[in-house]
Amino acid sequence: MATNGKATNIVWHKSSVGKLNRQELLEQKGCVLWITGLSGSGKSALACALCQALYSRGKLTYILDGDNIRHGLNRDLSFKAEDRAENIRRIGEVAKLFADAGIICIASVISPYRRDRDACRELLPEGDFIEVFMDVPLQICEARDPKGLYKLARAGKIKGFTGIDDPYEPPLNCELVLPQKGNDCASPCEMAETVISYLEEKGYLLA
Ligand SMILES: Nc1ncnc2c1ncn2[C@@H]1O[C@H](COP(=O)(O)OS(=O)(=O)O)[C@@H](OP(=O)(O)O)[C@H]1O
Ligand SMILES: Nc1ncnc2c1ncn2[C@@H]1O[C@H](COP(=O)(O)OP(=O)(O)O)[C@@H](O)[C@H]1O
Repeated sequence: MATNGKATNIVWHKSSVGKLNRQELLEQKGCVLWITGLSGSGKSALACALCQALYSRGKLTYILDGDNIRHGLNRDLSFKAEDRAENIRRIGEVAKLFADAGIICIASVISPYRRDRDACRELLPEGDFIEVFMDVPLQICEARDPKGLYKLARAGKIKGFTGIDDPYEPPLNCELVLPQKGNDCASPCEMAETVISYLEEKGYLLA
């Protein structure tokens, strides 16, 4: 297998147990649910509701939450553009591994740049990267402000805050936009059911 990295003389090792075997065992298909949107748009709430609802149906998920990953794997990264890109690249690669394990991997990250999200999509087989856009206006996110970060950003105490003085590029062609039209007040649990219907329709929940 080719590599774009710096290491040379490396050879891909295959195991006798493959993705199909793992999927059969788990009665589900591995995939990545990529939840993108502004801070405060409800990414984490949806991720948790999804995890809970799928767990109740006997389905295995794992959440990669931007805030949490920045406490460990990505603790060396800031919020400047190239570090956000590296943050998303690493999370995309980890998500790919989880999907290969047969797990429904839920990434909830701002992922503000279209190019970085598209690069993550390219890592996965067709259909297995399911982009979910939390289409919540900045005014609503700012009014929620559960961590008080918008207030700090407006006061100039946080520089380069997404939506205030750093860009967010909404998806152009994503699989799901939430909340759905005409259902602006949908709860995270209701939105989770919309996502689960999509997974069922596309054959990701095998039994
Ligand atoms: N400058 C700046 N811009 C945006 N967000 C900031 C910033 N500084 C700290 N935070 C907090 O970090 C959380 C976002 O981390 P992510 O890894 O998802 O961001 S990114 O995808 O790399 O843009 C984000 O969490 P969520 O509110 O859950 O989205 C914020 O709490
Ligand atoms: N569908 C929703 N309707 C109303 N409030 C919500 C909804 N989803 C999340 N919230 C609230 O909005 C705030 C931000 O949600 P959170 O999931 O932390 O967003 P994010 O992960 O995108 O920053 C929280 O206080 C949460 O309780």
